[in-house]
Amino acid sequence: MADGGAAGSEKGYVPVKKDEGPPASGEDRQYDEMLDALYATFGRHPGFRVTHAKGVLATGSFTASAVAGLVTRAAHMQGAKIPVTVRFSNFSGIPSVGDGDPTADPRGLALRFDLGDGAITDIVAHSFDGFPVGTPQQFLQFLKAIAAAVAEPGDPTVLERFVADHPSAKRYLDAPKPAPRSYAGARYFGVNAYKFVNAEGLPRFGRYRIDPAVAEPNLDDAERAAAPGDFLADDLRSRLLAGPVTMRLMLQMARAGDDVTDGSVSWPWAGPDAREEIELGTITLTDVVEPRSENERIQEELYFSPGRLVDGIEPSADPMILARSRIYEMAFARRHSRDRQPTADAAAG
Ligand code: HEM
Repeated sequence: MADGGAAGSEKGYVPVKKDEGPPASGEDRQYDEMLDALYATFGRHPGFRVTHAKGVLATGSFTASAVAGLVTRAAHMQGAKIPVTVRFSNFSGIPSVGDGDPTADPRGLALRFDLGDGAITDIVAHSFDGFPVGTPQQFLQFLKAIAAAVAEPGDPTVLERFVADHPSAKRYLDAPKPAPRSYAGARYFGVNAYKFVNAEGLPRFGRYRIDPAVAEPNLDDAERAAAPGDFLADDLRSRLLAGPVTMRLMLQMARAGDDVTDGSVSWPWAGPDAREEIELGTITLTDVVEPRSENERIQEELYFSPGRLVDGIEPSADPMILARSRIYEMAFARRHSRDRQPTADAAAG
C-alpha cells in the first residue's frame, strides 16, 4: 500500500513525556530499572524500541474460523474480516542489527486488530516457545546480570550464578535459535496464557501461537553467515509483491493441571502430550507499508501491548501480562521523551 493506511491511524497513540504523570509506584521503579538494564545492554538509540528495535510493518486482514466464536465472544473472533497491522522484528535493541546476527533471535510478531470506532486489540508474540523466567522480579535480575556481563569491563559471574539457580533461563540461553528463512515462514508463541470467555460465560485458558501457512526450514550456519543484513524485510516485500501471505492464528488450550501463570514453562504442541489446539483464524498479509521511511515512521508511532484486550479475552493471573503492559507503555514514553536526541541511526530512518 502506498500510504500508512490502518497502521497510520494509530488510535492507541498518546504522546507521553517521561517527566509527566503521577509519581512512580514501586512497580514502576522496578520497570524503569528493567528499561535501564536493557539500555545498558543494547545502548541508546533514540526513537527506537529498546528491544525489538528493527522491524517492518505489513498490513492485511484477519478472518476468524467457525470455531473461534465458540471459545470467545471477542468481536474480532466472530468471522467478520478485520483489518490488521503486523510488525515483524528482530530481538536486538540495536536498530542496525543484521538479520543474520545471533542477537536478532528470537524474532517478534506483534499483531494489531482494528475493530473499528477506535477499538483495537493486540497480540505480542516471539519465535521462542517460552521465556527465561516466570516473574517480572526474576526478569529484572536476569536483565541486570546480562547488563553486567556485557559492560566494560564485564562481570559474567552474576549471570552464571543466576543461570545456575534458574533452569528455565539456562534452557533459554542454551536453546538453538536458528534464523528463519522468512518472517512469514517462522512460528511465533504468545507465551503468556489468557482467559477466553464465550457468549455463555464459559472460561477457558489458552496461549496464542502463530503458524506459517507452510513451515519453512531455517537457515543453516553458512546461509546465515552469508545472508544480507536486511534479507527478512526484503523477503517480505518480494513475497507480498507476488501475492498475499497467510499465517494461522492458533490457540493452545491449557489442560487440567497446567500452570497458566508461568510463561517460562512451555506446553507440548507436538507428540503424545500435545495440548488440544483450536485454529482461531487466518491472517492474510497483503502489503508492506511503503515507502521504507514511512514504514519506519509509523513503527515509531505505534506501540503494541499484550494488555490491550477486548471483552471476551482477559489476562490470566500470569504476572508478566500486567507487567509487560505497563513496561511497554513506559518504554514507548521513553522513546518519545524530551531527552530524545537525533542520532545517525534515527536520521537514517
Ligand atoms: C517481563 C518480561 C518482558 C519485558 C520486560 C519486555 C520488554 C519489552 C520492551 C521494553 C519492549 C519495547 C516496547 C516498545 O518500545 O514499544 C518489548 C517489545 C517486544 N517484546 Fe517484550 N518484554 C518482555 C516479555 C516478552 C515476551 C514474553 C514476549 C513474547 C511473547 C515479548 C515479545 C516482544 C516483542 C515481539 C516486542 C516488539 C513489539 C513491537 O513490535 O512493537 N516480550 N518488550
